[in-house]
Amino acid sequence: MKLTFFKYQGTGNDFVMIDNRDHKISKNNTKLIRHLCDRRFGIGGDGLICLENAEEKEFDFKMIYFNADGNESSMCGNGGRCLVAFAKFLGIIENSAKFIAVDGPHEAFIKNGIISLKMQNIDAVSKIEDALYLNTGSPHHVIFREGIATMDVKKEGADIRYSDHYKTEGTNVNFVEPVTENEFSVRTYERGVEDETLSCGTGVTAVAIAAFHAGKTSSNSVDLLVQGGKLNVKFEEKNGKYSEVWLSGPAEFVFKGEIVC
Ligand SMILES: N[C@@H](CCC[C@H](N)C(=O)O)C(=O)O
Repeated sequence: MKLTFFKYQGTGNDFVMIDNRDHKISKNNTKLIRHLCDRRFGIGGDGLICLENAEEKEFDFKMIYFNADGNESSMCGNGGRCLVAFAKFLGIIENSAKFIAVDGPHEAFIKNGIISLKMQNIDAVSKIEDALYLNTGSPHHVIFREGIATMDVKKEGADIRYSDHYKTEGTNVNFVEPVTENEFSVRTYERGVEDETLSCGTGVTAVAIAAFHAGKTSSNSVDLLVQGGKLNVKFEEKNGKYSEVWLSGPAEFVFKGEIVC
């Protein structure tokens, strides 16, 4: 089969996008999805996203997200923002969207080239030894430490991801260092890519909330400096619960192509 694909990236977190409204790709075809994400034998990407029609009329489309290992996974924040840009390109939406993903409904809007995505509420942040753990649509372990620029994220991230504590489901791991009162540097090891990625949307969302929760910032608008650029997270907090969580940043078309598979 000849498959038309689109490539998008959001602060360097890159995705193969498929308009799958005609169901040309089966979500059980792990081998094909892994092949398409392969940077040497395929197109290359941290993940693959299928845009499909939503069953419910209230949504503009449905997001199905796969990690580079070919398995369907939990929510991808940067992927969701890229999918909104793709839906605009396809003429499905103009500058705002309501879509359904694996973790529930999402709203999004586009303004001055920046795509903002509303994330799910976060009701719990737990402490695990010297780190914090929270689920922002995907599971995230957040550790504050010095010298993240020179650390081996792949090795240290994998040690935590495969530790006894997380071994069944795994986790994404974020290493964080404060830059100013409301600005943090972040490097993320992603489950399902099993390596460092240049940015992780659900990861920086977790970092912003963990930083507030731990008293490392008193601001509810936090900038996150990732390997591939800059993202912003805004939220409201009441009694340790977080709502109105918005992830914002660029999401760009890279190229379009055809692959025989
Ligand atoms: N890159 C993503 C996170 C994707 C999901 C993650 N790899 C997992 O399986 O938990 C993002 O931008 O949020």
